[in-house]
This record gives sequence, structure tokens and C-alpha cells, in this order.
Amino acid sequence: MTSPGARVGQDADELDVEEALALVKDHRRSAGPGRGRDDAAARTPAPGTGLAAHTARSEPGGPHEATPWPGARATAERAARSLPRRAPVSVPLDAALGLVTAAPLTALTDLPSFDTSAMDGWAVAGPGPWDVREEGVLAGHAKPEPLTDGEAVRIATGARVPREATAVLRSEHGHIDDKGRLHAALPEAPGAGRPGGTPTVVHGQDIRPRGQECRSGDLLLPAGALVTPAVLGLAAAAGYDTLAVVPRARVEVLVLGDELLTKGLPQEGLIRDALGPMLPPWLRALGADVVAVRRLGDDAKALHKAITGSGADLIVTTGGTAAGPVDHVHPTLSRIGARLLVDGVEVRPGHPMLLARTKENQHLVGLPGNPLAAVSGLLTLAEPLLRVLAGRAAPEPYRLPVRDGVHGHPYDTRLIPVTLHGDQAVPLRYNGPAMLRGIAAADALAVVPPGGAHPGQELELLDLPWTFTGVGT
Ligand SMILES: Nc1nc2c(c(=O)[nH]1)N[C@H]1C(S)=C(S)[C@@H](COP(=O)(O)OP(=O)(O)OC[C@H]3O[C@@H](n4cnc5c(N)ncnc54)[C@H](O)[C@@H]3O)O[C@H]1N2
Ligand code: MOO
Repeated sequence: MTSPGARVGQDADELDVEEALALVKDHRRSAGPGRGRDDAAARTPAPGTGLAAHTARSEPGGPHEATPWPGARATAERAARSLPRRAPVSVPLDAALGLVTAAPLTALTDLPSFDTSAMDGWAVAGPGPWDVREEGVLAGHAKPEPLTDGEAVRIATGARVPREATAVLRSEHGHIDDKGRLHAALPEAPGAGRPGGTPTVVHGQDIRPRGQECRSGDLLLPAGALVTPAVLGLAAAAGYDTLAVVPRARVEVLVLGDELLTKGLPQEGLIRDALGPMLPPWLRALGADVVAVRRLGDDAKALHKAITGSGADLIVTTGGTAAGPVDHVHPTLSRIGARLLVDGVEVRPGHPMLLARTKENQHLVGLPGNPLAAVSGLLTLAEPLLRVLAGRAAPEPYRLPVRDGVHGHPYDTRLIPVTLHGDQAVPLRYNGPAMLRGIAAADALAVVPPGGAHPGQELELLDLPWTFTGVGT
């Protein structure tokens, strides 16, 4: 068991000040007015598991427990699985990128759909030498006349091979004599560096026969495949203009806080809204369709109206999750009779995050206002929920050794931004709950167990959605 003040592999002096203060203060697990865990319970976590020390909080509806981090993710997944399956939609190819196929992709045509030349050269009929026809054959042009035995015609890669052609001779393997007849070049004698032997043209060489890749009706990909750029290419080649996909979940973002500016420099106690610009593209990368971003200030009435009037599959709120005087999320959820599925998570940053069922087919993820805490809530609750709604498979969990020691929270999991160098994860500084400087430079978030990690310890990593797929899906 690690004592609350313990640090692994790093002096307290080296810690970011905000982070160090947060962890020292946190060891008593006070979670805000009316939300403190009693100290006796706080001092007896289960060694090393991070799963045992639930935080009792007194809420208007009575005391309840914070959810361990892995359990919170599982609950978010389950919440999405419990919903009725949404009907597939048919979308143009370019709108399908990043979505998941809702039906098997079967070939609508043979591929290739006609016998085609694999090379630039001559289509030839029978053994050479050949008389060369005047007019050549180009890709996409009219159907060529059939060849007769002993005849050749200039042909481009991708052009239709004339009927009765027996092979294609590459341009570099043939030459035309002064009488205009085509001869196959002699193959190079082995090791001699000069031509030798008899010129041979193998029947069917460099012709791609119709149906070589697939026949019409062949299964190309099963339902449930992620639509990648390569899948878009295959679908187009196989004759598709639209794809049947699992629809994007409709998400509405409600940004709370009177202190937020949407442009210019922070001034007079007002700060720039960092979440309004950050969340929509992030949610889209997670497979969502962000239908609205609304800035509501700290207005309980407006929040109530926005939640009850929303037809989205998921509402994401930012800020107002704690128990401060203008933190309206809990009271509003309680007022509308929402069911809290997760109310606080044993994770830092982001412990006040929550997940609620607001209507039969609607959930709400409450992200804390501190920007890195909001990222933590996004990856802990919104990612699993949206992944299941999008029909995407869970990523294979992976672990890498961490280069430097990471101090831990005594009871809670920590998520810290890291860069990946070779086979190591390198923790980044500026990982305090209010900071985005670390995550903006990060490749992933490392999952630090309660008590921390020593240098070389393998940690689970959560990829950021753009690490492998780029931005803009
Ligand atoms: N007495 C206690 N107070 C707080 C505790 C605690 O345990 N006891 N926990 C702190 C933690 S941890 C977090 S996280 C926050 C969560 O609070 P809220 O979700 O209610 O968020 P706000 O109070 O509205 O804002 C917190 C912080 O973040 C800034 N903020 C809010 N929205 C944005 C935005 N869109 N862009 C940039 N920054 C934003 C806001 O100005 C505050 O500075 O509660 C702590 N309090
Ligand atoms: O530690 Mo809070 O949950 O900033 O994020």
C-alpha cells in the first residue's frame, strides 16, 4: 500500500505546483462542500487495486459512491448496449469515412469488369512476329476490334484487351523492324548480361482477366467493418455510390459558465472557452454528429430547458459538475428525475464527471469544467458510449513501459498525457487539471494506477483519436 503522501520516482520539488497541491490536498478526499468522504474510510484503500475505495458523497438524494475508473468505462459501454439498435443509414461514400458498415459489402460487379491490359505495350494474337495495326487501344475508349492471328495492336495499361488476343507484350520487351513488324525481344541469357535463347510470349501474360479479383456478388467485407480510405476505394471500384452505415450518434454540447469568452484575450476574471472549440471535433472523431454547441452561462433555467428540449442521443455538458454555488448539473438532473449511472469516478483529473440517463434513448455526460478534467471525462465516459453507438470495436488494450516514474494518487487512477518514443511512453509536464499544454503535445494518455508507477513500469495507454487516423474524419 502506498501512503497518501508517497511519490514514486520523483521528488515533490519536481512536480508541477498545481499537480502537487492537488494530490496533497486530495489525500483526504474532500470533494467539495457536502461531498467529502469520511477520513477513516479514506485511509483504508485496498492495496494497489484502485477499485476498493469508493467515495461516499452526500447528494440531495442521499449518499452514493464514486465509481472505479474501469467500472465507469464499462458502465458507459453497457448504457449504450442497452439501447435499441439504430436503423442503418445510406450515405454518399465521402460521408462514410470513419463510420462502420451496417451491411456486408458485396461486389456489384466483376473486378476487373473486363479483360484488361496490365501493361503498356501491344496486345498480340498467336506467336510473333506480328503485323501491327495502325490504331492503338487506350483505357476508357471504345471496344477494340478483335485481333486475327499474327496481328498486334498498341495497348495502354487499363485498356480493354481485344477479343482473340493471347497476350500483352510490354513495350520494353518488343521492337518494330523496318518493315513495321513487331518482334518479341530475346530474354536475357542467365548471367550473361546479353540476350540469348528464344523469345517466348506466355499465353495470357500481362492480361488481367475479368473477375480476377472478385465476381459480382462476392463478399468483400463483412458488416461491422470500419470505413477507411481503402474501404472507400474498394467500394467505389466495386460499383458503390453510397454505403449503408451505422449512423453517427447525434450529440449536443452545452457549455456552462458565465466566465467564458469566445474571442480575444482573457481579461477581468473572464477566460477563453477552451472546450467549445475542442469538443466538437473530438466528438466527431469518436463517431458523433455534433448537432449543436450551445453556451448557456450559469443559468439553471436555461440548462433545464436545454436538456428537456433536446432530441439528441447524447448531451455533453461542460462545467458545473461540482457542488459550487452555480454548479447546476446535479440539481437539474435531480429535478428532471434523470437516472445517475455514474456520479463521480475514482480518476484524476476529472473525478466529478458523471453519466446519466435523461430519457429513454438519451444519455448525458457531465464533463468537469477544468479542461484536462473534461478530456478525462471524454475518454472515460463519452468514448465507450459513442464507440458502442457507432458500432466500433473496442481498441486492443496495449501497454508500454513508462520512461520516468510517475507519482500516483493514493486511491484513484490518474490519466496523464504522454508522448510515445520507440517502445517507451514519456510523461509530459503541464498535466494539471486546468492545463491543456501537456495533452496538446501528447500522443496518448497513460493510465497510472493508484500509488503511481516506477520507471520502466508498463502502463496501459489510451490513444487519442487522431494518433493513427489523423484529424478530420
Ligand atoms: N471544494 C471543492 N471544489 C472543487 C473540487 C473539490 O473536490 N472540492 N473539485 C475541483 C475539481 S477536481 C474540478 S475538475 C472542478 C469541477 O468543477 P465543475 O465541473 O463544477 O466546473 P466549473 O466549476 O464550472 O469550472 C472549473 C474550472 O474550469 C474552468 N472552465 C469551465 N468551463 C471551461 C471552458 N469551457 N473552458 C475553459 N475553462 C473552463 C472554470 O473557469 C474553472 O476554473 O471543481 C473543482 N472544485
Ligand atoms: O482533479 Mo479535477 O477532477 O480537476 O479534474
